[in-house]
Amino acid sequence: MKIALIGYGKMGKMIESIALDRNHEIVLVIDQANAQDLTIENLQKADVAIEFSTPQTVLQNLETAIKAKVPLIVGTTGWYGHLQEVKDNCISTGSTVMYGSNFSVGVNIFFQINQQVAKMMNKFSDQYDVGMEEIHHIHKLDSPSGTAITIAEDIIHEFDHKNEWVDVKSDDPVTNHKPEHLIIESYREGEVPGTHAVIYDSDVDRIELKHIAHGRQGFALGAVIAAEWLKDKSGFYSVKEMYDFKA
Ligand SMILES: NC(=O)C1=CN([C@@H]2O[C@H](COP(=O)(O)OP(=O)(O)OC[C@H]3O[C@@H](n4cnc5c(N)ncnc54)[C@H](OP(=O)(O)O)[C@@H]3O)[C@@H](O)[C@H]2O)C=CC1
Ligand SMILES: O=C(O)C1=N[C@H](C(=O)O)C[C@H](O)C1
Repeated sequence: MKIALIGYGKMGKMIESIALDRNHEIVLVIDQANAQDLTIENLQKADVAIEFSTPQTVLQNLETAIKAKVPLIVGTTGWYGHLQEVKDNCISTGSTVMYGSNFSVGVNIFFQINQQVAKMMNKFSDQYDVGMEEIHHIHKLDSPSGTAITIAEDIIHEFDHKNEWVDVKSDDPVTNHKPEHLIIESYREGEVPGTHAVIYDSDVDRIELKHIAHGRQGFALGAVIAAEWLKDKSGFYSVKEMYDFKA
């Protein structure tokens, strides 16, 4: 499979290495320095494009890839306020896009567990409050993480007492906390690849669900597997549609 890499930072480089190991070919690499080379003509040399750039550049890159009609995997986070317009653009032009806040199999299992537990805990919401924590490296540009947003939205969908997530930076005091707010505490520490926790707390006990990434390999492998899955499809997909955990 011929792959175009859009964004050649920590993730782009790891995706390149995994893609080559799986006998794919990298036919285009776009970074800030050669961003002008992201043209429809260049993109059409690839079977699939994989985008891990920045929250500031992703929308422009998405638009170009949609015009080129090259199936696109989008791993970049921090743009989900524009999700519906990107989806409409993709569908109306007959293009192919898969987005995901996290491509690793472990986090996608965690997403499923989180939904099941939230459904169970909703029956005991008079006793338990729910909160979240996410920890990432100090270079991360967005907060809360895309993964934390996915987890929070899944909880809000199941847990009647929460209707909105609120990001709290670790160095800010938690103010104006309303009971219907799901607080996400975001920590930025050293080179942490990505840790997410959901905490249910009552007067008598505490239940914690936690996913700790040991590195970026799981995210990168998931993105390459997603590209293999998406190559011959058309439409707009979430990574959750690729992982099928039903027995
Ligand atoms: N969905 C998932 O599974 C995962 C998602 N992510 C997300 O992926 C994104 C990238 O993460 P990461 O690789 O760690 O970040 P990096 O900062 O290491 O890499 C981003 C790269 O994008 C480049 N860039 C800047 N402008 C453009 C442009 N116009 N077109 C193409 N590339 C450009 C940057 O170049 P320069 O350095 O020159 O500015 C940099 O090399 C983040 O949003 C992160 O949250 C991360 C891990 C997993
Ligand atoms: O920026 C990162 O590093 C990561 N970003 C993604 C996110 O925002 O959820 C996925 C992973 O947590 C690493």
